[in-house]
Amino acid sequence: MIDEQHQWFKSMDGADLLSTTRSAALCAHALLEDSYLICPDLQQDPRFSDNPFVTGPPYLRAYASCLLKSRGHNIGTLCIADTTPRPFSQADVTALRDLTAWAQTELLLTQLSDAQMRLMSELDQAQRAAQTDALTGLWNQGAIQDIYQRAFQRRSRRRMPLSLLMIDIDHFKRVNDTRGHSAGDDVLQQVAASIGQAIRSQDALGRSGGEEFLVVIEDCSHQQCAGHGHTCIATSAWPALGWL
Ligand SMILES: Nc1nc2c(ncn2[C@@H]2O[C@H](COP(=O)(O)OP(=O)(O)OP(=O)(O)O)[C@@H](O)[C@H]2O)c(=O)[nH]1
Repeated sequence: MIDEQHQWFKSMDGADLLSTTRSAALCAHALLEDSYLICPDLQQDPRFSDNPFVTGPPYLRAYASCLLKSRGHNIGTLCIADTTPRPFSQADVTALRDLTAWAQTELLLTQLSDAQMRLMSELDQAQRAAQTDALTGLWNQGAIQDIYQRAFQRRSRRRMPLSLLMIDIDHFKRVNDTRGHSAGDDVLQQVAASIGQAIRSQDALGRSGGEEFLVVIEDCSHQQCAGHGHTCIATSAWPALGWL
């Protein structure tokens, strides 16, 4: 691969190099070609005869390379080099082109998979946003109903207890009317947080309406569930709402 100043060896066999300057890169010349570059004897070619890899170790003599493109740009080459001069047959060139096409496809697949990962993460975020209540961060009405329906189907199969807590803030409208809408929002957030603290981590809590909450509780006896309900109501944040 080649950038403005360097040539980077991403994969190599028979030599051990990490990078060179671009000015010393044989492949920099290949980038100026349309498709491939063949040089049976580097010493005889004025483009390469004073190249440090030709005049010094490893004293390269023969070179062939094919362009690697990405999104329409020449980004590097797949190349072979030899320390003895040698001709390249049409079969050699075809093999080099095939290998390059293969490498290019692999590059493309990597890019696709990056793009797919990005898309998946965007979808994930969009899906989460579509299932979440923006004010409280709880499951929204559609999501909590979906969770309940799935739990109900599981319960039918496994014959495990399933309970629902429906929690409604009485006279909530008064908060909005007397303290304003944003105070009402604060109350909803406090109540959501209080209920969240009172239930188990495996229970699902959603906002099923303006001032209504739904908790889906699986694998818990109805008596225990009633206990959870009382804890929700008695939980510490509620006294702060005593002025309701
Ligand atoms: N601040 C705020 N208010 C909301 C939101 N969503 C719904 N409301 C308000 O919640 C109030 C609900 O009113 P009601 O259904 O009469 O409920 P209530 O006053 O608690 O009456 P009861 O349930 O019968 O005790 C309405 O005034 C809605 O405008 C919200 O996201 N934020």
